[in-house]
Amino acid sequence: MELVTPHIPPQPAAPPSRLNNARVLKVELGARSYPIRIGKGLAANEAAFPEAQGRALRVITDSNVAPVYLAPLLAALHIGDDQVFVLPAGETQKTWDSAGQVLDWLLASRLSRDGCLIALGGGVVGDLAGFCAAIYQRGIDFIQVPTTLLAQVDSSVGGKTGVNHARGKNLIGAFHQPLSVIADTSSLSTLPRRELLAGLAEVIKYGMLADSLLFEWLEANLDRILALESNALAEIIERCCAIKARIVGLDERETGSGPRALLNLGHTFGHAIETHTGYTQWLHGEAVAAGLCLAADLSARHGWITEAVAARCITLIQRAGLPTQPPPGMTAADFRDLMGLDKKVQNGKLRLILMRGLGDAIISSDFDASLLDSVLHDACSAAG
Ligand SMILES: NC(=O)c1ccc[n+]([C@@H]2O[C@H](COP(=O)([O-])OP(=O)(O)OC[C@H]3O[C@@H](n4cnc5c(N)ncnc54)[C@H](O)[C@@H]3O)[C@@H](O)[C@H]2O)c1
Ligand SMILES: O=C(O)C(=O)C[C@@H](O)[C@H](O)[C@H](O)COP(=O)(O)O
Ligand SMILES: [Zn+2]
Repeated sequence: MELVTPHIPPQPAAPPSRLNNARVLKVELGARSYPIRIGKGLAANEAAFPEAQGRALRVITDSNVAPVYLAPLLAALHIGDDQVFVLPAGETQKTWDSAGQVLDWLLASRLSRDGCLIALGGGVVGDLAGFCAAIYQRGIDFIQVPTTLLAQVDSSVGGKTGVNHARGKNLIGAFHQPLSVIADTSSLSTLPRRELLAGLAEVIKYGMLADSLLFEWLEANLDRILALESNALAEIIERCCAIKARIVGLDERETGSGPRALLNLGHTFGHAIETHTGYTQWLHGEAVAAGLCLAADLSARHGWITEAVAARCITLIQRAGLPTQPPPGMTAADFRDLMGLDKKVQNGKLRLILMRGLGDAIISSDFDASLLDSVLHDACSAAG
C-alpha cells in the first residue's frame, strides 16, 4: 500500500490581528500574501478595501446578489453601476462562454492592466471572475467579496479559479491569488437554506480532513449553525479559513505530494456527480457531501478508519440535511468514467483523498480498486 502523507505543521502561535470589528487572517505566500478580513458589514465599509483605493475597478456579480448587496458595495468603493457586469445566477454560468462575455465587456470598458476586478457573490462568481482576472491582458488584480457560506469558508481563499466543461468540473482554469478576501458575515442572513447547507458540507470536510476538534465542535454545535447564530457562523468561517490559509501557504499549486490535494476530500466523487447531472440538479456542496460519505466508506473498508468513525462522518452529514448517497440512476461505471478525468490522475492512475483517522486525510494512489468498485456499486444500488 503506497500512501503519500503530506505533513501539515501545526498552526502558527501568533494570534490573527483585528481591523476594527473585523477578524483578519493572512495567507502567507511571500510577495503574494494577502489578508482575509471577516466581519459584519465589511462589504459596505470603505475601510475594508484599502487594496482597491485609487484603482480603476470593475465589479462582477450575479442576478441574485446584485439587488441586495451591489449598491452598498458601489457606495463603499465610490463607483457607479456602469462598472458592473451581472451574470445570471447559478452553476450553469461557470463556463468558457460566460468568461468570454466578461472578457469582451472588460475590453469594451477599456480596463487597463493596472485595473482591479471585484468578485461579489458565491463561488461561481468568485471562480469565474478570478479566472477572467487571471487571463485578462495576461493577468490583473482581483478582490474576493464572498457572499455565501461556501465561498466564505472555502472558494474565496486559495486562488483556484476556473470554469466547468461538459466533460468535467473545473477542467479549465488557473491559479491566481486575490489581493484580499472580504467576508461580510451579515450577507449570510439572506442565503437560501439549501445554499447554507451546501456550504456546511465543505465545513464538515475540513473537520474530516484536518481538524478532529472542529469535527467534534460541529457535532456539538450543529443546531447553532442551522439557527444562523452569528457567533457560531463566525467561528466556523474563521476556523475553516485558518485551515485553508495554512494549507495553501504550504502548497499553493497543489503539487504532487503536497497537502493541498487533501482539500479535495470527497471531491473526486462529488465532481463526477455534478458532471453527470449536468451542473443543474446538485449543488457543489451537496455533491461533495455524498462524496465525503463515499470516501469515508472506502477508507473504512480498507481498515484505515474504523466503521465507527465512518458512521460519525455520515451521521453528521445526514444531520446537516445533506445527501449521503449518489443520485438515483447513476452507476458505478458512470463514476469510473468521469473520475478518469479528475485532475489528480497521474500517469493514467487515479489518486483519491481518503482518511486514516478523524481529521487525518491521505493521498492514496494505491487504494484497492475492487474495494472502490464495491463501495460505488453498493452506494449506487442503495440510491436506486
Ligand atoms: N475555488 C475554490 O477553491 C472553490 C472551493 C469550493 C467551491 N468552489 C466552487 O464554488 C462554486 C459553488 O459556490 P456557491 O456554493 O457559493 O454557489 P453560487 O455562487 O452559485 O451561489 C449560490 C446561490 O446563492 C446565491 N447567493 C449568493 N450569495 C447570496 C446571499 N448572500 N444571499 C442570497 N443569495 C445568495 C447565488 O446567486 C446563487 O444562486 C462551485 O462552482 C464550486 O466548484 C470553488
Ligand atoms: O482549494 C482547493 O484546493 C480545493 O480543493 C477546495 C475545493 O473545495 C474546491 O471545490 C476546488 O475548486 C476543487 O478544486 P479542483 O482542483 O478539484 O477542481
Ligand atoms: Zn469544494
